[in-house]
Amino acid sequence: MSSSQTAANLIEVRGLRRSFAGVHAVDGLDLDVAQGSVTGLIGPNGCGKTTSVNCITGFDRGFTGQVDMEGKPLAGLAPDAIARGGLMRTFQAIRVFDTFTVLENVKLAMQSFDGVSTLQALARTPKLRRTEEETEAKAHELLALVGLSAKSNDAAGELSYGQKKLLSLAGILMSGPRLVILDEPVAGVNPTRAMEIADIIKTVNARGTTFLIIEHNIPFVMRLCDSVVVMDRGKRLVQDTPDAIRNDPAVLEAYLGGAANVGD
Ligand SMILES: Nc1ncnc2c1ncn2[C@@H]1O[C@H](COP(=O)(O)OP(=O)(O)OP(=O)(O)O)[C@@H](O)[C@H]1O
Repeated sequence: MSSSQTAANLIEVRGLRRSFAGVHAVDGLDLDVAQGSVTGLIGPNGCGKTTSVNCITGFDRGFTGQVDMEGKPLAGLAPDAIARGGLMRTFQAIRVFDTFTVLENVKLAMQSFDGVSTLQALARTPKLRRTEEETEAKAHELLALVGLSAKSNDAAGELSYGQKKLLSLAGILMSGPRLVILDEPVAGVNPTRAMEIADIIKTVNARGTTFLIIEHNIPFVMRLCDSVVVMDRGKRLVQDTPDAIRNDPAVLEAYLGGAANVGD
């Protein structure tokens, strides 16, 4: 690591490139996610936000460039290895098991992290029982955090769209990730629910989890984030504080085609 600024970055992306049949989806992206920050990633439709996150999280390994977490390269690692290293993400499409209960959904999210072997599971060892108790307690704690305690025993399929978003957020927090990447956490939810989600993110962030958030809801991003990355045509146009972004003529031009303002 070369500078004090670099040392404070949990994620550092340099020169990230990903093409699909000649389309440069990501075209030399640099991006920093400071330790402890809530960093926003915004930009017009198709500018490469989701593709970038797919590369960072190991779901797309066909890229070139550097992606480091705490100075260690993530390139080449599978998504589950990256998740076990403390990086969890959500997807634009909600991933919830409708026929399982809300509580079971959250507990299932812990399955690949609990370190219980098949032998221990079959023998129902004390370690397994302890793990089960801890998982249950953690699941209840997180359901309380996202306001779904009263729904614990309902089938997840009965939840509203916004409640399913809260459920998937609880699920990805089960393993205690150091970095959470959210892909459009408030798309399609009502304004009250969006504020609720912002409050949950603030609470989890205050406890030490760093966030990178892709979102088209600009006021949400501007209120919540410490730092905002604006992408345009596969590159970082600028990364700065919400206030600086709001008044940046290049951002207004590229992102909104010169419209009056970015956020409120
Ligand atoms: N698997 C793929 N095959 C071909 N082209 C792709 C693929 N994935 C993404 N692209 C293209 O790459 C570009 C970037 O897409 P991407 O989904 O990353 O943008 P985005 O900024 O996340 O957009 P949105 O805000 O609409 O979600 C687009 O032109 C898209 O059509």
